Amino acid sequence: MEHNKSIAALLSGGVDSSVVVHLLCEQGFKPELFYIKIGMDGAEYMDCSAEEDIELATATARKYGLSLQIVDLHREYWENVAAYAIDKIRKGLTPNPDVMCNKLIKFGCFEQQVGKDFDFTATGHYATTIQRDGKIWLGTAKDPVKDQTDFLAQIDYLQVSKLMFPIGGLMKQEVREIAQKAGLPSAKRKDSQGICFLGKINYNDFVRRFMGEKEGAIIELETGKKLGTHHGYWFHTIGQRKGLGLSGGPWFVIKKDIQENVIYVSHGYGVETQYGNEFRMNDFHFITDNPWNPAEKEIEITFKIRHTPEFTQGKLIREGDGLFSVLSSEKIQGIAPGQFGTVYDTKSEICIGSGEIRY
Ligand SMILES: Nc1ncnc2c1ncn2[C@@H]1O[C@H](COP(=O)(O)OP(=O)(O)OP(=O)(O)O)[C@@H](O)[C@H]1O
Repeated sequence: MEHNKSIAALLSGGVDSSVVVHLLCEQGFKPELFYIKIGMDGAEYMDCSAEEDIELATATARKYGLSLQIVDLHREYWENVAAYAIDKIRKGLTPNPDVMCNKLIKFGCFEQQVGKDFDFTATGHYATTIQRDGKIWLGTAKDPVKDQTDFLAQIDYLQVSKLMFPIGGLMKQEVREIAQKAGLPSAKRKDSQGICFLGKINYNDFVRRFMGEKEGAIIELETGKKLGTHHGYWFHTIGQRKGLGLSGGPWFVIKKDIQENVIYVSHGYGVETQYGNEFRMNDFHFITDNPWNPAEKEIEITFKIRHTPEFTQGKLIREGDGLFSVLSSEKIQGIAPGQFGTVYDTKSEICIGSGEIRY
């Protein structure tokens, strides 16, 4: 790539994005650095790590003689990501704020306000971009444990085609070694939870603030027996095992009745009801393109239903306009409506897109 290309690098104060800066400088680029600020209103939600993040980001910028700007996207975050999360929780769904934060903030508002003036935006996400058939596709990372393509699977073609992921081809351990050798200020830092605030604060406190508490019954699905009480369906998610306060477990949340505020659970061992092998998705989103012949109704794929290193094999089935379902080759546990089904090619090299799992 020519070195006169302008690059905006998103710097968080963590080790990954500072290695991005190091690698770009080594390759002869002179990126402009941006820290995105998403502080919360009110003391109890203040982001205490933001100050430390900004300090480390500033030290990294200074080390490479680059400029660092702080972009305040606090209001945008609340109006988009937090509002989305609360809306889903109220409906009994399990939101994925990381997915929305990438789509709407890092590659949404930031792009509209700042990124638009640059040829590329570079981040420390564990993902790659792949050129195939004259198009750019979102590719999985070398490090399967760190792969973040599931969080990126709602971005669109314009976004993916101007992204650079300089560490996507490295293992986390290699990234740490580079940081240490280069003496980066963030080298010894633990993995951060990232920009997404809802990952940093106590999630239950956040939910309580907007939804309050309301006592309801926990009922055993098979027997209809009341096993205990909970403080509101909004604190629980399908597939959840911890935090139910029941003895004689493991117990899993199988179903929620949001009208009656009832949580249905099942005992862990050998219970068929907690597994499923099919789910449907709303508005399936193709990042780059639909790579399959539209006449084909069933396509072999791999997929994820949550942020895990493993991919599961299955079939993507087209049911109608934008409506797709996934048939899994094996039973999967905890299919939570509101989370995203992320679809990959059979080799799990290209992330094709994703759709919100529906009831
Ligand atoms: N507050 C922020 N301001 C600017 N960019 C950010 C911010 N938070 C995250 N990013 C960008 O998004 C990338 C992925 O963020 P993520 O939340 O996954 O953190 P991470 O993998 O721990 O990375 P890092 O070690 O750089 O913090 C970061 O590497 C960085 O490029």
